[in-house]
Amino acid sequence: MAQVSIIGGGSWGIALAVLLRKNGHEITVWSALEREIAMLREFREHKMLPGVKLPEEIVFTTDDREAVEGKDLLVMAVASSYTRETAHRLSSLVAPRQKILNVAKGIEEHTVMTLSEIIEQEIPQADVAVMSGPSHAEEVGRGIPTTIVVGAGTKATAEYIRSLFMNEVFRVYITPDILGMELGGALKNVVALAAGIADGLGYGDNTKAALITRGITEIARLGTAMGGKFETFCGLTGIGDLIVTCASMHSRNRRAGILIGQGKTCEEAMEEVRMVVEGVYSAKAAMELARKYNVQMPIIEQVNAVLFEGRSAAQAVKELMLRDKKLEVSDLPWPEENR
Ligand SMILES: NC(=O)c1ccc[n+]([C@@H]2O[C@H](COP(=O)([O-])OP(=O)(O)OC[C@H]3O[C@@H](n4cnc5c(N)ncnc54)[C@H](O)[C@@H]3O)[C@@H](O)[C@H]2O)c1
Ligand SMILES: O=P(O)(O)OC[C@H](O)CO
Repeated sequence: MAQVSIIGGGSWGIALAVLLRKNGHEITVWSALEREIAMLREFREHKMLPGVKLPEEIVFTTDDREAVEGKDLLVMAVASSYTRETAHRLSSLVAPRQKILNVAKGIEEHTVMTLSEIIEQEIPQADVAVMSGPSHAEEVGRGIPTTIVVGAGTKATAEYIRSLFMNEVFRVYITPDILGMELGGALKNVVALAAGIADGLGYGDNTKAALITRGITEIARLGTAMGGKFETFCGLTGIGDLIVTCASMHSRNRRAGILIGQGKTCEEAMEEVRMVVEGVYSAKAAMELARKYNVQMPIIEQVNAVLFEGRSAAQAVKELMLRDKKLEVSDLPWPEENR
């Protein structure tokens, strides 16, 4: 039995708290938001996970020391825009080589750093790992079979974290490719906005399949240029997570996209979804990275234009359809070129 703290009381942190408790671990949930902890304590349910009862043994706290000291694992589950501030706040309490598992998805806008890079910068003494994959909290909370990946700096850390989480409904793979995992997890949210926009415009399955397929091509192009492994983008944290986010009614990025496709502004859509829409924050960072690594990302570019430059969603789709004519796979030779 391990002592685990969940840092952040959102739907993902709470679904993981319930899973880990079922696996027999001692769980503390910490949040910087007093109101959030008070609600969880009082109702022992998260509003996004109706019917998922929070076991009595789970401890809820806003006390930093209680959350960090003596824990075998800290699970960072705050929205990505609070990752740095939260890591900074807790840093002095973290012991050398204490394990931290980041489960949020995003890229910091002004630094274009991944979330594990931010945590390592703020808490250099920690042993930082990440978890990502196609895994909506609403389904994990209900015990629906789910597969996920843990990436870590050493195999021993990855295996240890896997041993805490894995059970008959939660299958955990491990990988050393943390960067590929994090880029896949963050960038798929931007493509999911595009998929939602297409749904909001009333387009169909053909358009969705095109966005998913060309979307993962863009993600892998940037991801490999940055040092991620191509195979990672073909796996659960790449195409797997992109499929679930573009197709699921649980996806907040897709839901925000639908509202934008129907004519709402980005701010109105975020307000209506009422949960973190990570793709909006990662979109600018993705564009910045595309420029830095000289990689073409036309879908990401159009999403940015719709979100931040006032381009209409219909015009963005037209621009994608009529851009320069291309080969599907850029370096495949034609037979006549081999003669
Ligand atoms: N919900 C899912 O299904 C799911 C699945 C996999 C990964 N994720 C990722 O996990 C992360 C969290 O997702 P979520 O659904 O739990 O989000 P959420 O919006 O439900 O919760 C985010 C949490 O961040 C913290 N937070 C919010 N405002 C804060 C502030 N001002 N200061 C400090 N902390 C604050 C709170 O504890 C809040 O509950 C996101 O990056 C998301 O992409 C979510
Ligand atoms: O699918 P979304 O848009 O809710 O994003 C949350 C998680 O990344 C799902 O894996």
